[in-house]
Amino acid sequence: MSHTVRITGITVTPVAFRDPALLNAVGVHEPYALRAIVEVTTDAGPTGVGETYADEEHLARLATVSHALIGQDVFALNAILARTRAALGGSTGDDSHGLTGKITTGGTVDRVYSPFEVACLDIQGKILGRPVSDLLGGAVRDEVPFSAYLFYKWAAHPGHQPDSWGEALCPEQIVAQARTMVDRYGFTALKLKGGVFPPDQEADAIRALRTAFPHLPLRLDPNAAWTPETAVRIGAELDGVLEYLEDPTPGIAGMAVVAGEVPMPLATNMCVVGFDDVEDALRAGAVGIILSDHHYWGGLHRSKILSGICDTFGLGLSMHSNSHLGVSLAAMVHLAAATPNLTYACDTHWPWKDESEDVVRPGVLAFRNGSVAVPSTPGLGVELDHDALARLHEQYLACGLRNRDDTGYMRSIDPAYQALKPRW
Ligand SMILES: O=C([O-])C(=O)C[C@H](O)[C@@H](O)C(=O)[O-]
Ligand SMILES: [Mg+2]
Repeated sequence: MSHTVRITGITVTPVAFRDPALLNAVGVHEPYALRAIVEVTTDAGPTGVGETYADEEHLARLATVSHALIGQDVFALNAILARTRAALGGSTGDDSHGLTGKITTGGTVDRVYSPFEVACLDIQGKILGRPVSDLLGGAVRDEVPFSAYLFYKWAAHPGHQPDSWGEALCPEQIVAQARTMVDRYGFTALKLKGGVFPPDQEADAIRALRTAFPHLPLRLDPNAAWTPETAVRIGAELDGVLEYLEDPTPGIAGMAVVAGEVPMPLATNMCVVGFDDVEDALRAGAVGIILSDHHYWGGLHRSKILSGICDTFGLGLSMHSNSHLGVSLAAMVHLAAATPNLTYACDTHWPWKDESEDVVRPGVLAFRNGSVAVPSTPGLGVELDHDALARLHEQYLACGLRNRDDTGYMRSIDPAYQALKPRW
């Protein structure tokens, strides 16, 4: 006789953690990154945790859905997804965050559902005494490789103290940043966030990385800042240098033009960001690799549906990241471990976070040789530190930021700045 495990309460806590002045195609990261921590309690005792965006409208949607999920069985994920969809209704709005393309109604449901699904899987694992990777089909690797995520950056936010990373505005400084990342974390792949400087300068930085790290796979992500013509030209120049070129140009049609002309595969986390986009991208031959991200693909099980689609249609699969804390990292590691065709090193913004700022207790998620060992304890394997959660929530209240706005922040520093897509 099986017993239901009912949700008795859900708490959503927005938090803020310090973030360096990282430059991208639409501006610069603000001094704090925002996240929301979702805690789910049950009548059986075990609790679960999820992590997601904390933009204001997203928080409002999380609150709406939290009420609708009280009383649900944590093993009834199909019912929880249906309830999420029903609670949000037809007019879900545009739940966008960061540089991840146009969001459809289905995409908004997937974003809001994700942290609840992860928290329920955490609880399921604790009840069954099994790690979350086992609930996803079982780990096929003991550790998950990540890529160094290199950013052009200022030495400091205007008016703030410099951070420990220093300035990175030219190829030599990008190589130095990569060296620090590789020395500290052991990363075995390098990704440069581009779309910041004219494309030839960014191609020079990639060539400098190739010289300094002859054996590491390299990726460049201009976040749709280039025209198809520019992308074709730079793509041809970087033949044999890049493992993949990520979102060089906006939209499926533009990506298809570039894909037909450049020698390396194109990857995306901008023109295929939900199940609605897959068919058009496949028919157009626009991408060779999709970057999954459980935060907007609807949690861990739905990310595995994406992996099945990629497997079926011969597409590669990698993993995208935004600024995140330890709950997200744990979920990413379990998912990647249980996804056989996720063969590229995953993205993570982890090194950009101050080590002293997290909501999970330290020790479990350590990087060794660029990889994180898959937790083998029940659930996600991470434990919330409620004092740290309270501190980062206070920081959220005090910092005054309520939405991610890289462009608005850049304009507050340079009023003439415009986020052009494409720019070059
Ligand atoms: O791969 C990507 O496109 C990203 O990671 C998007 C993010 O918004 C990144 O550009 C950032 O944090 O500035
Ligand atoms: Mg990208």
